[in-house]
Formats: sequence, C-alpha cells, structure tokens
Amino acid sequence: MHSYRVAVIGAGYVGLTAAACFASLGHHVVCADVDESKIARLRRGLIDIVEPELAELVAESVAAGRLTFVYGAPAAVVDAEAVFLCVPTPMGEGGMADLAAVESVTDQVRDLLPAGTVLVNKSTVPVGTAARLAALVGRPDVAVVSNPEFLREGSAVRDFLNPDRIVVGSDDRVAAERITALYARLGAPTVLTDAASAEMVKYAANCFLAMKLSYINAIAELCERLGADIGDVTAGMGYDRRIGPSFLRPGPGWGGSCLPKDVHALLRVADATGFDFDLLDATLKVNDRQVERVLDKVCAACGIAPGGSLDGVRLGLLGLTFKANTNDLRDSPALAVARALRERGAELVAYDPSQVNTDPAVFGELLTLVGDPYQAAKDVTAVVLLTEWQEFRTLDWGQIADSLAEPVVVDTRNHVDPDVLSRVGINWYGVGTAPRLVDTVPAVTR
Ligand SMILES: NC(=O)C1=CN([C@@H]2O[C@H](COP(=O)(O)OP(=O)(O)OC[C@H]3O[C@@H](n4cnc5c(N)ncnc54)[C@H](O)[C@@H]3O)[C@@H](O)[C@H]2O)C=CC1
Ligand SMILES: O=C(O)[C@H]1O[C@H](OP(=O)(O)OP(=O)(O)OC[C@H]2O[C@@H](n3ccc(=O)[nH]c3=O)[C@H](O)[C@@H]2O)[C@H](O)[C@@H](O)[C@@H]1O
Repeated sequence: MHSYRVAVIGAGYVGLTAAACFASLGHHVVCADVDESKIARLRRGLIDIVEPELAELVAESVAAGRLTFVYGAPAAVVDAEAVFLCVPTPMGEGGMADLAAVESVTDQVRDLLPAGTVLVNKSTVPVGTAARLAALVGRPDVAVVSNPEFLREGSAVRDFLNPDRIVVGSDDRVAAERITALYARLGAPTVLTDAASAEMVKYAANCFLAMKLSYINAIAELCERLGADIGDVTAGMGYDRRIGPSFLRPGPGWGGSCLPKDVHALLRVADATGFDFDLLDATLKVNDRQVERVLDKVCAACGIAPGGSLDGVRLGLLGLTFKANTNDLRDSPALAVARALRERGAELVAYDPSQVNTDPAVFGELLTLVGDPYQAAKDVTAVVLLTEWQEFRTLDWGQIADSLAEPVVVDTRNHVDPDVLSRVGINWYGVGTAPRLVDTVPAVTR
C-alpha cells in the first residue's frame, strides 16, 4: 500500500486520533496545533484528553518515526500530499456553525500547499463549505475534499479504525479517490459522493441520533405514566433490525460538544432555506425538558413536591462528564442537572472517575468535588447517578447504604442493578420504570 505524507491540523479529539490512526496505518503524519503549550506537551508524550488506547497509539507512532508534532498549520503542510482540517466549528451566532478556524487555517496555508495537495475537511461544516474553501484557496492545482468524521468520544480510536463507513465527497473525483486510498487497509464500506452530499451526511447522521435519543427519552416518560418498563420496551424494539439496539438508552438528555451544536446548526441551515424542520425542533425541545424531569425525580425521591425548594438538601452526584470514558465536560447534561439542582438550593458533592478531578477549582460554587464515590455518598439525602461509568456498577453499595442519610439513589441512566441496591436497603429511582422501593421487595429476596 502507498504510504502518504499527511498533515493533520488540530490536535483535539478528532485531529489527534486521526493523526495517530493514520500513522498506525503506515502513513507519515505531521500534526499541528495553534496551542503552543499543547504541542509542547504532546512532544513530551503528554496527552490532555482521556481517550482509551490513544496515548499508546501516539507513543508507538512517534517511536516508529511516523508521527511528529509542530506548532501552527503552516509548518505542517509544506511537504504534505493530504492536509486534514480537524479544527473546532463551535456554535456561533444564532446557532450557526462558526467557521472561523476552518477559514483561518485555509487562509494561512493556501499559498504553502505543494501542487497536487488535497485539502480535506474533517470538521463538521454546513453544506457548501467545501465549495467556499475551494474558492478561498483559489488554486486549480489544489483539490478540496469533504471527509466527515463519525468517531465518538470515549471510543475514538476504536471507531476510527473500525468505522461503519467512510464518506468522501468532492467535485474532483480523482482527489476523492486518493483520499479514499488512505483508508484502504480498513476495508470499510465507502460512500464516494459530491462535497455537498458528504457534508450533509454528517448533519443528517448526528441529528438522526439526537432524534432517536429524544424519542426514547419521550417513550421513557410515557412508560412511567402508563406503567410500562423502558428496559423491556427498548429490548423489544431493538431486536427489530430496522431500528437496532444502539442509542436506545434513556438518560438525563443528550449532550457533548457535537450533537447539540449540530442540531442547532442544521435547524439554522433549514431555516435559511425557508424549510420548517419542526421534527428537529421537537427533538431539541424534548431534550431541553430532560433536566427538569431529573429534578422532578430527585424531588419525588426525597419526598419534596415537584418544583419545591431543595434548600439545604445535600446530594451526592456520581459522574459529571457528558458520558462515560471521557473527561469532556462540554455541554454535559450532568452539569446542567447540577446547575439546576444548585439553583433550587441543593448542596452538591460530586465524584467523577475521569481527570476532571485534577482541577476542583473549575466547579467553584457549584459543587464540592471529592476523590472517591464513597465520599460523595457520605451523609447525603440522595445519590444522583448522572454518567454511566462502569465502575459505578460495582461499587460497594452496602458501604454506601451505611453512609447515606436517606437510602435513596436516583439513577438517571438505569445503570445500576436495582436488585443489588434493594438487597442493601436502598430505594432505587430509575427512568421509564417503576421505582424499586425496599418496602415493596419481598423480605426473602432482600
Ligand atoms: N469530538 C468529537 O467526537 C467529534 C468532533 N467532530 C468535529 O471535528 C471538529 C473538531 O472537533 P474536536 O476534535 O472535538 O475539537 P477539539 O476542540 O477537541 O480540538 C480542536 C483543536 O484544534 C486546535 N485549533 C483551533 N484553531 C486552530 C488553528 N487555527 N490552527 C491549528 N489548530 C487549531 C485547538 O487548539 C484544538 O486543539 C469539529 O468540527 C467537530 O464538530 C466530528 C466528529 C467527532
Ligand atoms: O460529531 C460528533 O462529534 C460525534 O457525536 C456523537 O458522538 P459523541 O458526542 O462522542 O457521543 P455519543 O456517544 O453520541 O453520546 C452523545 C450523548 O447522547 C447520550 N446517549 C447516547 C446513547 C444512548 O443510548 N443514550 C444517551 O443518552 C450520551 O450520554 C451523550 O450525552 C456521535 O455519536 C458520533 O458519531 C459523532 O461523530
């Protein structure tokens, strides 16, 4: 297989993962970032983000001489055959994607790109961006290709190396095929298309996932009202191959650095074309209600009227990141719940297994961060589980039962086994299912 000289601009979740994975596929990669201290740390082998397998892969690639880090995009591109843009596209004014970083990098490198280089955009951008970048580059000898990324945080390396599909879009077919060749060893299904369609795939996929989650959270709410069990309902739905079992777990709402911003961006884009995307609008509305739902559940579990004050009620939070296996707090539903609980007057003690623990100052007045789950559960009226970290399943719940002021766990992700909690005398309040109260458990099974 031909080994390419690749530049990756942006050393974040997508860029660093792509850089290490391309290197592991045999390519020679230069990875650049505008954050000088991040580059200095990467050169010393220090990685800021928590991502399984990433540190090992980076170290191996550096040791094999296939991955280097440089400061600034210009230094990375001068010898590259393919330049991947992996820079942020955060939510901008009115919900639109902010393309400042993508455009600034393109502007910085356009005169430095060797003839024949392919500029590949991996950042999530609205339809039409590849065409805009091509105009900005303004060189017939440089093609622009869209190659959206579908990895998830927490399993970024695994997702990158075992993709469900690879999407490559360009109005220059030859350039698109060259980019496809970079991934040849992965043997993944590949969709080769035009740039606009590739850009659309990314938003269509993320917004569909958000819609699936809002749908299942709404069904969970209905299950509670009607006396059905969401676990059995999603099992019954998931066996249908047209629906599939994944992305059916109810929770405190979907968050993270991408789904929310991408839903807002597609809504704005639709709006600009005069299309009323009310389905997507409802997806957002259902999600916005989730925090209030969690608060109602906490109140119910603590014997407080819905909407009532939580003044002086001490709560222990388990998990703060937007999902497990990451230290990413961006748009975390757990933090949104924490803020809402605090606004109602609750005193919060929290534990998170990721490295958010290293900087307790980040949380200021919001909560007291502690170093282990047992401290978070000490003398609290209820434990509120917000993130599905595996270690929460295997805690010593007997020890926690002894330290709780009241025997109450609100499990916003149906993550722990209610039988285990019942056995040690803890009342469990899940989502989309009846609470498991100790008094209702036959004594023989306790
Ligand atoms: N985080 C995720 O799981 C996924 C993100 N995406 C998309 O990929 C893009 C990047 O996202 P993340 O990797 O999460 O962002 P990130 O914030 O983790 O990393 C972006 C990196 O780009 C650097 N950067 C910013 N401006 C720069 C410039 N002018 N020159 C060089 N470096 C610059 C930043 O310092 C940072 O290290 C976004 O468009 C996002 O929507 C797509 C799929 C998955
Ligand atoms: O564009 C992106 O950045 C990425 O966005 C999501 O990935 P990610 O944000 O890492 O996280 P997800 O696993 O999708 O979870 C998103 C949110 O939904 C929640 N979720 C997920 C699955 C589920 O069954 N239930 C549920 O509540 C998570 O807890 C989290 O808050 C997509 O899954 C990726 O394919 C995409 O590449």
